[in-house]
Amino acid sequence: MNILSIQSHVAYGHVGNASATFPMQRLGHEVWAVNTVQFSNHTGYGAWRGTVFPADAIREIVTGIDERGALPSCDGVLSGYMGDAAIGDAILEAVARVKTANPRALYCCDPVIGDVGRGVFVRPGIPEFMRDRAVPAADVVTPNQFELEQLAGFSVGSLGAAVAAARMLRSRGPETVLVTSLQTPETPDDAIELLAVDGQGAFRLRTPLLPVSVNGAGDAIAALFFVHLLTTGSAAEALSRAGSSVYGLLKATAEAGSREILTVAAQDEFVRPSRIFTPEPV
Ligand SMILES: Nc1ncnc2c1ncn2[C@@H]1O[C@H](COP(=O)(O)OP(=O)(O)O)[C@@H](O)[C@H]1O
Ligand SMILES: Cc1ncc(COP(=O)(O)O)c(C=O)c1O
Ligand SMILES: [Mg+2]
Repeated sequence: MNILSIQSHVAYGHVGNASATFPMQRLGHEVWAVNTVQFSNHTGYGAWRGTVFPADAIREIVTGIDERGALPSCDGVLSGYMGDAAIGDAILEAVARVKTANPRALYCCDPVIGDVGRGVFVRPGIPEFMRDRAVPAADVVTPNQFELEQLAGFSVGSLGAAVAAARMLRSRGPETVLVTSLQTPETPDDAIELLAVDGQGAFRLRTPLLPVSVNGAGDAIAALFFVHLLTTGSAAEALSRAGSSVYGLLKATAEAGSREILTVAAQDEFVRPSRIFTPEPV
């Protein structure tokens, strides 16, 4: 597979493309990484340095790839942290160019807006852009529970409500919805869940809750889920593989007591997860 991945880059640590690129490469895929920002580190530290690129900088890189004649061989576009709402237009233009060149290519949008702990952590305009423009253009969306609520417009206090919210997003365009970090009153205290919903049905994958609070796991799981979906065609299989890999990655991270995910040290988890979790239909 050839994946055009348009998201943030950090020099230190692993979020955005610095989380997503290597796992896809480790699975044997080519990644055309286009960076929306270059920061020293992720924003979860509260302080960072660097640059949000202008939307035209992203257009330039995509135009250059197009000029190499590569877009017909692009299998999928993955987008994540944008930095600025104007970058959204450049991302959707890139999706349109890829789909013109290869009508079979899919667009996976990780609608990075915020999370339960930090609330909204992106610039004004981005949540609205994700809801009104990116979700309708996407084939796959990968919100966490907080983002699912923002996009659907109602709170998700049960598994049933999460399935309903995912189905509402599907009705706006995307065939497949992956909900990450789902915790409802039905979730055991020592567990965390993923939920995949497509035209076939809904699947839940439950794993132990690890004593970590990290950034970048969402970016890794979106990338892994997307490439496994592209290669297997099965949301349930992609859920099992991506969820098992990220569990192994975070277990190693917890054991090391690291604040950054161990993307490099735990790389075998992307290929052969130590423990395989199986989704159940819900
Ligand atoms: N503390 C944790 N214990 C176990 N798994 C976790 C934990 N935090 C995250 N994960 C896994 O990583 C996935 C992505 O989570 P998360 O980092 O919360 O996404 P995002 O950063 O986009 O909010 C979760 O769905 C879950 O499978
Ligand atoms: C620069 C940057 N990119 C991406 C993300 C998203 O990371 P996550 O995978 O935790 O949603 C963050 C979160 O803090 C970030 O600061
Ligand atoms: Mg995320």
